[in-house]
Amino acid sequence: ASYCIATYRCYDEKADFHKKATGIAVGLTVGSWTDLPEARKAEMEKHLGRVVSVDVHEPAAGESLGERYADIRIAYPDVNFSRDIPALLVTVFGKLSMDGRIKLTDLTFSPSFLDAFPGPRFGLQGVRDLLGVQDRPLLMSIFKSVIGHDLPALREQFYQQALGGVDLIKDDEILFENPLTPIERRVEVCMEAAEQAGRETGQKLLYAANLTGPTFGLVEQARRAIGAGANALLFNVLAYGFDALAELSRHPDVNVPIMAHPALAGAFYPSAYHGISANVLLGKLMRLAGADLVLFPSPYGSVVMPLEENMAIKDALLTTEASGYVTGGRAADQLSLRTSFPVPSAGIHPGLVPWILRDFGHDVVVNAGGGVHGHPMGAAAGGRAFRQAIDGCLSGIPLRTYAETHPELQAAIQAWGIKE
Ligand SMILES: CCCC(=O)/C(O)=C/OP(=O)(O)O
Ligand SMILES: [Mg+2]
Repeated sequence: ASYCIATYRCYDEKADFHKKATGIAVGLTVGSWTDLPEARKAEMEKHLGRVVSVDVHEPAAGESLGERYADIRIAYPDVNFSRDIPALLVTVFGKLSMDGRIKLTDLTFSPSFLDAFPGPRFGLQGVRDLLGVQDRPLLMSIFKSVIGHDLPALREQFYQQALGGVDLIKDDEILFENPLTPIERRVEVCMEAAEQAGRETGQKLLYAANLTGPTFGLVEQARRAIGAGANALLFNVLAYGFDALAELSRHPDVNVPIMAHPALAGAFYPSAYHGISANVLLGKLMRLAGADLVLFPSPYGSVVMPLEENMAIKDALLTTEASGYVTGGRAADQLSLRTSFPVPSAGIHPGLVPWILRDFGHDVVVNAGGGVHGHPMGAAAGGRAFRQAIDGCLSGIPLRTYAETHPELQAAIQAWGIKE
């Protein structure tokens, strides 16, 4: 038999957590068990959820009873659900997500469930290969103030970002189809600007145009964007659902990297008592659904996510070890999925680059909107300041010292400082 495993953290002041675990395993699968006739049990056995483990945490002396919890792992038979993310999520955390203080903290996929997902089409290495950049973190900038701007204005904003030596430029996630800058026209003018800047910087550049509009029209919209020259797409996954991402990433006509934006994630991951952990929401499920790059709030920007959760997302996006629940002698194998680029974001400025490289290493995209456009010497200088910060870190020279011979970085440090 083959199972997917859900891990929950369940808070309750007095529950018998073992009984509760059995109630979940039976209630979310066969419904009832002990009162079934033996003959019926034999038929239903293959559909029965299993309690894998219950680790109870009794509050320490002086700690509130409200902090009494158990980590419960339940195995759900693959035979109960179809090979798609909605089916798995509704099975393991549909009704249960509304039943008290309980959070989904991990998901391990069976080999047969994983086999239904090609995962990222490009992944981290594919994005590097498209750009021809193998030996350093990538740098991305974000349009800022996009709504209400016409094509010439967007083109100029794009060109200035590109001159700064960024590897990728993304739309802001709040830019939707509009009469001033429809996606085909926006892509055309920005790709022209990319070429013009490329003649000066010598760099390739990916432009992630925001893929938006009605769900059933997304593939056609992607075809239009790619036909106009789009070489990457931004997608607000949580507003559409993981299955929309999975359908796009596996569609033969959507043959460009897809960048997952975390918009709405704050409705799921922050609470200790409810929702879905960030490593599942913005890690495993984004990668499984085929995101080539995944944005999430960094540990030190303007929208902060704890470092521990950042590291858990990074591990979920980059791990290639066979891991998880052994079913039928085979561990659930993450090896078949390409890795996805981690993109810690929001409020990032050059003074944070040493921390980003310390925590994420080189397989990271340094991503900034305000930290580029808000540079005292303009957006192109903003990009150059980040490139100088990255180069300084890679050379092992302290940023303040490196800035002495790099004016754009010096100006950025004067504007935003260096996180100590
Ligand atoms: C976590 C998403 C970050 C994002 O969408 C965005 O626009 C960031 O902009 P800055 O905070 O770098 O200005
Ligand atoms: Mg944004």
